[in-house]
Amino acid sequence: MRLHRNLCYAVIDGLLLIFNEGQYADKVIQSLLKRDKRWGSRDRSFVAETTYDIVRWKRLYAEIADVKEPFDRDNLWRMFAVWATLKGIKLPDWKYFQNTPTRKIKGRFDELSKIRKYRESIPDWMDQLGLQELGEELWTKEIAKQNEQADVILRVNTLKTTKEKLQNLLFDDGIETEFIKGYDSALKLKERANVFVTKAFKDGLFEVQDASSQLVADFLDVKPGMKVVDTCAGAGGKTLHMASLMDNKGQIIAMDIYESKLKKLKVRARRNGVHNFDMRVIDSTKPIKKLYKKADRVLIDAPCSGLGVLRRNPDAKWKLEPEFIDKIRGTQEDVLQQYSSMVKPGGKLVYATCSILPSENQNQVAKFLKSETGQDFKFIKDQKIFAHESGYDGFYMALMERTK
Ligand SMILES: C[S@@+](CC[C@H](N)C(=O)[O-])C[C@H]1O[C@@H](n2cnc3c(N)ncnc32)[C@H](O)[C@@H]1O
Repeated sequence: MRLHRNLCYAVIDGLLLIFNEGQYADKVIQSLLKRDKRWGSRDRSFVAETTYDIVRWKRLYAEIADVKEPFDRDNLWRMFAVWATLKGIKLPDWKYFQNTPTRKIKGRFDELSKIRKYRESIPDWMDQLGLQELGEELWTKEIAKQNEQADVILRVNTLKTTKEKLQNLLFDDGIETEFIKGYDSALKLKERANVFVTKAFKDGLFEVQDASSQLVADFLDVKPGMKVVDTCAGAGGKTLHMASLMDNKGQIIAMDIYESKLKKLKVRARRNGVHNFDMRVIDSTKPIKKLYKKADRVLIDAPCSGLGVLRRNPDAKWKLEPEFIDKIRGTQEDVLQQYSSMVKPGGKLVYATCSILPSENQNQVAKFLKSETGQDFKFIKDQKIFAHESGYDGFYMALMERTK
C-alpha cells in the first residue's frame, strides 16, 4: 500500500478533533469524508479505517511512540508511523517519518503485547472492571474480540421485501451479502460498502442493525395487534423491527427522554413504511402512569455502558468513565422499577442492554425481581451474548412475565 499525503493529513486532522476536542469519531469521520469530492471508495475507506484503527489502539500506539496526551501534530504523526510500521506499510520519505525507529517499534510492540491493558489498548480502570466482573478467561477473550472490526449487518424490512429479493437487489448494486443461520431477518455484507447510498436503503428495504440487536424483538415475542411499549426507543432500531414483526398491526408506543432521538425515528419509520406507532417524550411520570398495566409487551432497551459494542464505537474506550457506569446502573434500576408498571397481568417484559457486565445485566434483573415491584413478575429466561462466542455484538436480554 502507498500512502497518499492528503489522505494522511485528513487522518491526522480527524485524530486531533477526536483526541483533543473530545469529538465523536463517527461524526468526525463523516465530515472528513466530505473533504474532497474526488476521493474514491478506496480513499474514503482508508481515511475511515485508519482513523478508527488509531483511535482503537490509542493507548498501545502512544506507549510505543512514547508520546503523552494532549497530543500535538508531531505526536500524532509518530503514532501514525507506529500504525503503518505494524501494518507492514513502507513509510515514504516525508519529514514526519524521518528517523522512525522501525525495529524499536516492533520490539516495543512485542514487549507490551504481554500485558493485557496495553495489548488490548484499554484504560486501567476498564481492565480492572472487566476482570472483576467476568474473570480472567472470559474478559481476556471478550476484550480481544471487542477490538476487531465489526461486520456490517442489515435487517431486512419484511414489511416491504424478503431476504432473497433484497439480496438480489444489492447484488445488482455490486454488494454481496450472505444469510446468517439463526438470525431470520439478517443479511451480512461479504465486504464493507456504503449501503446508505443504495436505492434499496432509500426505499426502506433494510436498516443497518447488528445481529445481536436483531434478537431482542423476537425475544419479546411481539404479535400483530398487540399493545407494545418501547420505553427507551431512541432512534427506534427495535421499534421498527417490532413493527415489521407485528405486520404494522396493533400499536407501538415509542418513548424516550430525548425528543431529538424520537424525531429520527419518525424519519426512519416513514422510509420503512411503519405506521403502527405513536411517540411520547418522557418529561414527567404522566406518560408512564397513563399506561399503568395496559401493555401486552414492554421493552426496556436500557441506557448502558456500551461495553458490548466497542467494536463499532472504539472511542468509547476513551470517553467512558467509571463514574458514568455507576450512574447508569442507577438509571437502569429506576427504569426497571418505573417502566415495568406498564405491563398488564399476563404481559411480558424484556430488559436488554448492549453491555457485557453482569452488574448492568443479570444482577439488575435479580435485584428487580427481589424488590417489591418485582414480586409481581416471574423470570422466564435470559440470554448473555458475548462477541467472542457469537461473532456479533455483546448483548444481554432477560424475559419476565407479569403474574398479577
Ligand atoms: C440503548 S439506547 C436505545 C436504542 C434503541 N432502542 C434502538 O434500538 O435503536 C437507550 C436509550 O435510552 C434513552 N434513555 C436514557 N435514559 C432514559 C430514561 N430514564 N427513560 C427513557 N429512556 C431513556 C436514551 O436516550 C437512549 O435513546
